[in-house]
Amino acid sequence: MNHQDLINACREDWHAYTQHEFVQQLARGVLAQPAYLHYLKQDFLFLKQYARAYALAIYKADSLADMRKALPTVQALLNSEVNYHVTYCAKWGLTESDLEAEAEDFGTVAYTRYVLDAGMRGDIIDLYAALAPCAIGYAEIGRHLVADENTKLEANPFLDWIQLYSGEDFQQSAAQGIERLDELLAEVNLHSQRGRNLVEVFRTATRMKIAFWQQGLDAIPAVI
Ligand SMILES: Cc1ncc(C[n+]2csc(CCO)c2C)c(N)n1
Repeated sequence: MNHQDLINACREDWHAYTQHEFVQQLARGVLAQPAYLHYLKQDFLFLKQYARAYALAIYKADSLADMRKALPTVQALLNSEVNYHVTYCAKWGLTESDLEAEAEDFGTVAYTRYVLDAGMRGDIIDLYAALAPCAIGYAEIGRHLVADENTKLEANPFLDWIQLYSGEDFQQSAAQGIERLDELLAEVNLHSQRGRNLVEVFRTATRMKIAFWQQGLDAIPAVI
């Protein structure tokens, strides 16, 4: 099996994740600021947990070669991606202490701790299957948004976000992650018990990613 089998096995959830209302409003440039600020703060907390999960990939690897394969991502996350995020958040008026002081929302805890649990109780393939919706989903969203005529590519306050995820660097790192996952999945039969379990891990992770978007929209104050 490969990563496309995982997506095909949970089409509806995948669609709900990659075409979420949060993403559509962002693409049209109409997303309410409180939703985006909440998302940015939660994404900082997400990135820290994501780095822990990649560190777990080193722990779960069977060989020195596989341990080494996970290291560049841990390094990139801790040294560049978190820093880039902090710098980007400053443009939206959020300081690093605002980010550190933020409490984790339900969707953030649900997704990140689910990944860690799937990885801890399972093996490295379970861990990568739980991480996969992030890189695969964001890369797909980035590509779709730039190709979609409904996306506002001028005077859109979220253009940097769209450019980051549609850009060459992110697309390439996602492609590498997919290649790594496919190497590992090649030894699994989709219709075996193992294959079905991996689909369930991927499906649950995808459902948690939907909740992550939704918590952004839920942060918009109700008009009374
Ligand atoms: C909730 C959430 N999911 C995915 C990304 C995209 N992303 C940014 S850095 C990184 C790690 C590998 O480079 C990934 C997957 C995000 N920012 N927030």
